[in-house]
Amino acid sequence: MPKRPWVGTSWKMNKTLAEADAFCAALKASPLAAGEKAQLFVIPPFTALSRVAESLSGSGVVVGAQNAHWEDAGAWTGEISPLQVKDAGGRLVEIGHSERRTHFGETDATVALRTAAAVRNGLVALVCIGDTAEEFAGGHTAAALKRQTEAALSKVDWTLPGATVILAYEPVWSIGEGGTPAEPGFADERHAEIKALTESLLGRSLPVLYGGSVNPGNAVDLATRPHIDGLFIGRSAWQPEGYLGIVADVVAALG
Ligand SMILES: O=C(COP(=O)(O)O)[C@@H](O)CO
Repeated sequence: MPKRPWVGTSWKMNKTLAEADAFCAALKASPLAAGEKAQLFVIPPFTALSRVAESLSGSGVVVGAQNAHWEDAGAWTGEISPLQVKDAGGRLVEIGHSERRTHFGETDATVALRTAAAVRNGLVALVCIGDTAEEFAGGHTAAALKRQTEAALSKVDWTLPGATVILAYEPVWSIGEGGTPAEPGFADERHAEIKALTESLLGRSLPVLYGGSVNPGNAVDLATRPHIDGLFIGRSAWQPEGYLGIVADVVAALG
């Protein structure tokens, strides 16, 4: 049976409400949104979360938040809680993106707390892990990914019904302007290692998506690799045509 990949995008700090509306309108006009051959997901900025969730309600597209706190409520200025994400219509929380780790003090410890809280609230936890350029250059990629994966999963209550964690391998050196996308074979090997680690920790392997300069030129080669369970896309998917074009290519290649 052909795999049904998760293919999604985070808009990061982009899009007004009007731009969000236009993106959602284009998505809803595509048969790909129903998700028969791929699970689409969209992660808008907090300002557009409820608007996008309402617009895409019933479309088959999963809507998520770019972060969420480990408490359900409290004096945490500037944060939003997983309870509020769910209340706004979100079904997924992205956690631990390298931009959060680099610029906003996110640590393995806070990633663990946030992941557990997302699962506790019945949300899909999409946890980003990735080696820095220094770790890659020093041959420390495997150790870095092991450390991050073990930490992220360490506080999850796996007895909760439907507990769902998806990992996203995003080499820090591959993300954003100037990033070098990972060679698909290299990425697939890292995914195999990560999945084997989750199997040893949990008794089952978790899905692992690839992110980091995914584009129309590499998306199919990445998505058709045996250990790559989907794609997590930034710039190439910030316009609906680009996002839907990559989804169409991937589902066509997977059959
Ligand atoms: O950061 C990501 C990839 O961004 P690109 O612009 O595709 O390099 C990933 O988390 C999706 O936002």
